[in-house]
Amino acid sequence: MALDGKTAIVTGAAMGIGKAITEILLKNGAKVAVLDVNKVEGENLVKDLNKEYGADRALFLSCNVESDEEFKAAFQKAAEAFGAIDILCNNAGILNEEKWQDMISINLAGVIRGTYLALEHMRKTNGGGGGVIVNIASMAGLGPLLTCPVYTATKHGVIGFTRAVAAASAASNYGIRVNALCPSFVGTELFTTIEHKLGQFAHLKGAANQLVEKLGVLNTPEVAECILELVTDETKNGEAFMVRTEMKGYVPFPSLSSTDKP
Ligand SMILES: NC(=O)C1=CN([C@@H]2O[C@H](COP(=O)(O)OP(=O)(O)OC[C@H]3O[C@@H](n4cnc5c(N)ncnc54)[C@H](O)[C@@H]3O)[C@@H](O)[C@H]2O)C=CC1
Ligand SMILES: CCCCCC(=O)/C=C/C=C\C/C=C\C/C=C\CCCC(=O)O
Repeated sequence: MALDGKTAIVTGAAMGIGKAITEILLKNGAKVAVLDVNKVEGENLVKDLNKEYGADRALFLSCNVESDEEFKAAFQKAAEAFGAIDILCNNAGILNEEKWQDMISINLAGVIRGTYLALEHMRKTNGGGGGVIVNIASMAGLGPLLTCPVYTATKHGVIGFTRAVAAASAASNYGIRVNALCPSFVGTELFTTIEHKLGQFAHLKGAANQLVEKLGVLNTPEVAECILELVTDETKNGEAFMVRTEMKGYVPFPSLSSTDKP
C-alpha cells in the first residue's frame, strides 16, 4: 500500500511514539487524524504540522480511547473530513501498575475498541476500501517485565488479539491487515516517569534498570520508521515486529497447525 493520498487515524498521537508515527505518515503523503486526551498538546501539534506539511493534512480530535462514544464520534469526524479511513494505528497506552484497571481499559480494551470500529469503517464486506491496522504492543508483549505484570499482560493481550483478528479478517475477506509493533525501551514520557508508577513489585526496579542497560533506549523516529513497513508491505498480516536498538525483525511463534483450526 503506497501512502500518498491515504488517510490515517493515530491514537495517543499528541506526544511520544504516536507523534513520531503521525510525522512519518505525513512525510510519506498521508493525511492524519491525531486523537488524544491531551487537547493542549494535540491542538498545538496539529497547528505546527499543518504549517509544515500543508493546510488540513492533520486534524486534531479529542478522544479518550476508553470511551465508546468519543472513539465512535472521532472515527465519524475523521471519515467525514478525509472521505474514508485507510490506516488505524492503536498507539495510546499508559504504564501505571498502581492503576492497573486503567491500564487494562486503555492498553488492551482501547486497542480492541479501535480495531472493531476500524473493521466497521474499512472492511470491504461493508462497503469500505480495506486497509491496515497497526497495534503498538511492546517487547513486554513477548516476555515478562517483572516490575510491571499487568502492563505485561495488556501487551501480551494486544499481540494475541492482533494475531486472531488478522486471521479472522483474512478468512472473512475484509481486505484489512492487522499487525503489532513490539518496541523495547523508548525515550518518552512513559519511560522517563516510570519510577513513580510501579506498584507491588517496585522493589525489583534494579532488575528493570539492568535490562534497560542491556537493551538500551530507542528514539521515537526509529520506532516510527518500522510502522512504514507494516503499513506498506501487503504480505504482512498477523505479524509481531520487534524493534530493539541492536536488531529488528519478525517474531516466530510456535506452529499449532494441527490444533489451531477454528
Ligand atoms: N516508551 C516505551 O518505552 C514504550 C512504549 N510502548 C507503547 O507505545 C505506546 C505509546 O507510548 P509512549 O509514546 O511511550 O507514551 P507517552 O506517555 O509519551 O504518550 C502517550 C500518549 O497517549 C495519550 N493517551 C494516554 N491515555 C490516553 C487515552 N485514554 N486516550 C487517548 N490518548 C491517551 C497521552 O496523552 C500521550 O499523548 C504505548 O502503547 C506504550 O505502551 C511500547 C514499548 C516501549
Ligand atoms: C520500565 C519501563 C517500561 C517501558 C515500557 C515498555 O513497554 C518497554 C519494554 C521493553 C523491554 C522489556 C520487556 C520485556 C522483557 C522481555 C524479555 C527480556 C529479554 C531480554 C533479553 O535478554 O534479550
